[in-house]
Amino acid sequence: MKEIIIATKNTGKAKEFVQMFAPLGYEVRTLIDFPDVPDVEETGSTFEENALLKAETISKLLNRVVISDDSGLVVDALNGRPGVYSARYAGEQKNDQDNMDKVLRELEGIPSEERTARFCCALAVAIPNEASLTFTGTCEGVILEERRGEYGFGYDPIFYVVEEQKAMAELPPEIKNKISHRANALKKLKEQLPTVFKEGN
Ligand SMILES: O=c1nc[nH]c2c1ncn2[C@H]1C[C@H](O)[C@@H](COP(=O)(O)OP(=O)(O)OP(=O)(O)O)O1
Ligand SMILES: [Mg+2]
Repeated sequence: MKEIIIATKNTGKAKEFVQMFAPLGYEVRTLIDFPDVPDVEETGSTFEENALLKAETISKLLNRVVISDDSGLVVDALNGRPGVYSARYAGEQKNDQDNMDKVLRELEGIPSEERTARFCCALAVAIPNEASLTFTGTCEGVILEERRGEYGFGYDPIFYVVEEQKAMAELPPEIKNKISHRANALKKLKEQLPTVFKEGN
């Protein structure tokens, strides 16, 4: 079976990549399988910069094609926060519950029409001795006043997807993996690299 390395230590993302690459006949390996690989510092000011940092660092280290994902939640009423700081919004412990509590607290008293937000995803593909590529995707929504649903990870329980009339965490993976920011970025990647990532290839 073909193998693709995704440079992530996030188990929620890892699961989604396993699900999304399975129809393409790829077995996904993540940094969870390479425990000796060090953390890459996310010093960029955009999702794309951080995705490139992660993919290129790990690709050089392993001398393999590597895909990375840098993603997060952008809330309009918070001037775009948590943005690139999404993972550590409530502190270095990277705790999803604390992060959601912080966003809900900051939005207290703000009416639903002003609670617009989007999930953003940048995927970077680093190829040894070739130029890297990036692909972006978004998913629009509204921040709820309390958590709903058990699926997914991260900020999914407080993110309402208007078209589905459900919180992201109420959508089973087969739906989330069609409409998410990550799915939308991956669609572009597959279009650009048809010979590499094509169903049945
Ligand atoms: O589909 C999603 N549903 C809910 N929340 C999400 C999603 N996608 C990203 N997020 C949130 C989680 C985390 O707070 C941040 C990602 O931060 P980000 O630096 O890209 O990932 P990370 O540090 O957890 O793992 P890694 O860098 O090893 O890939 O955005
Ligand atoms: Mg990270």
